[in-house]
Amino acid sequence: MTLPVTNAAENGGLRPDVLRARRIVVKVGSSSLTTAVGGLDSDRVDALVDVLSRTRSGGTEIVLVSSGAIAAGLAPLGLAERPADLAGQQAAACVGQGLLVARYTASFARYGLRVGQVLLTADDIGRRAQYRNAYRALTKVLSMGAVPIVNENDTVATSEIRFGDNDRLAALVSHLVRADLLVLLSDIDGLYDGDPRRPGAQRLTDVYGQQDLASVELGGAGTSGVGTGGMKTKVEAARIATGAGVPVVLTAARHAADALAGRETGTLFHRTGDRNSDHLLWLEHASSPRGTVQLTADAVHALVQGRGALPATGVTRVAGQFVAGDPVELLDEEGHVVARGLASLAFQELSLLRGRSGREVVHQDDLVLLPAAARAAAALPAQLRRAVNVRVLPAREFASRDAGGPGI
Ligand SMILES: Nc1ncnc2c1ncn2[C@@H]1O[C@H](COP(=O)(O)OP(=O)(O)O)[C@@H](O)[C@H]1O
Ligand SMILES: N[C@@H](CCC(=O)OP(=O)(O)O)C(=O)O
Repeated sequence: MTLPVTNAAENGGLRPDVLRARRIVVKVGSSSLTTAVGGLDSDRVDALVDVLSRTRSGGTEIVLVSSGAIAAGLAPLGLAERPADLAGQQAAACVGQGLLVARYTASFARYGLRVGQVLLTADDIGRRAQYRNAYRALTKVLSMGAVPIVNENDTVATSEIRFGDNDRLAALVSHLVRADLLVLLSDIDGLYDGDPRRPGAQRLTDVYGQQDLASVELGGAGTSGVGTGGMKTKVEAARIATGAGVPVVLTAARHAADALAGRETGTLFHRTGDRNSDHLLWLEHASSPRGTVQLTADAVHALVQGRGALPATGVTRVAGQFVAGDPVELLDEEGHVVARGLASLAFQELSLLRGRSGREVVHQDDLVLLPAAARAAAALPAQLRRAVNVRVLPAREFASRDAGGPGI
């Protein structure tokens, strides 16, 4: 698929993707909200809110995804640094989140704007009903003129149900609210071809796809001590968003005004795909399977070819504990994961019906194919692949999605 590429150089230095945007998700990292000695920096919060409020007053809707709960909770709890353990991080987030939103509430009030707190876990947008609810609530808040402030629900986000980082959360929220643009604000003014502290490191102004990233070195978080994912999670977030049709600007928080005005600051990741089906993006990028369902060779074949629903007759083994609607992994006869899907039946029911009932196990609309199946799918003629809407994921992607540390 060839997508029209928009280039700022042909538009008087302004980025058309940004100028066109009527709904923007802005994500700000902890390192851009805290002082050098830790704790929330009111001046930096106010400076960001100045820019966002002006954009909102100009008629563009803003959803703010803000990190900073853990950082804001450190000083009040007498902690000198970010706790290493999950419980410690959750305690800090629990204290800090209230302070963070209180600070935003006061800051936006200077412009007569209201804010609304939205705390999400991956589970909240993984199920179709919750996904729709989250969409409805967020768009309602926007239509009433308020600014939703989103963060991960850190105190309940165990490793099973967490997004993992707010960069990825912001990419999924962009898709959820059907944003026209995602702006990632950090302490660094864009993506560099290597460690930005290295003399001679060059900033990339435009990224058109994975090929532009082949020789880029992606490092971890900066020296602030409060950032988490570093450039890896931002580039991953950009890949998720652009693949779903949302362009991404990555720049420093101090350049937020330029970025939102469409001026050429930071790095623009051009969109590489079109908006795809709502909950499938979550299945691809954030779901944690609750069980496994092993299939016969025939069932795998039918799956890859997109031949309708998957019946229980094609199931040989079931493991785990899941209820209808939970994400499960579908395995081939050798135990390779061939797909992820949302189970139509609960574990107990499927265990009884496997091998002998035509009842649907996973609906075709609730399914994404993973590398093993993708290899088989890739062998299908392109025309057939399009006809059955087979979604092929690169192997690298599945591996990176499953790599997660213990912290928030
Ligand atoms: N190739 C790169 N280009 C830009 N920054 C990089 C790169 N590799 C690593 N980094 C580091 O990533 C940091 C930003 O990530 P992080 O500290 O997690 O910020 P945030 O709190 O905004 O999420 C930068 O300060 C920079 O030191
Ligand atoms: N949810 C956590 C932030 C997690 C995170 O991704 O932080 P950051 O790398 O600063 O964007 C918090 O509010 O502290």
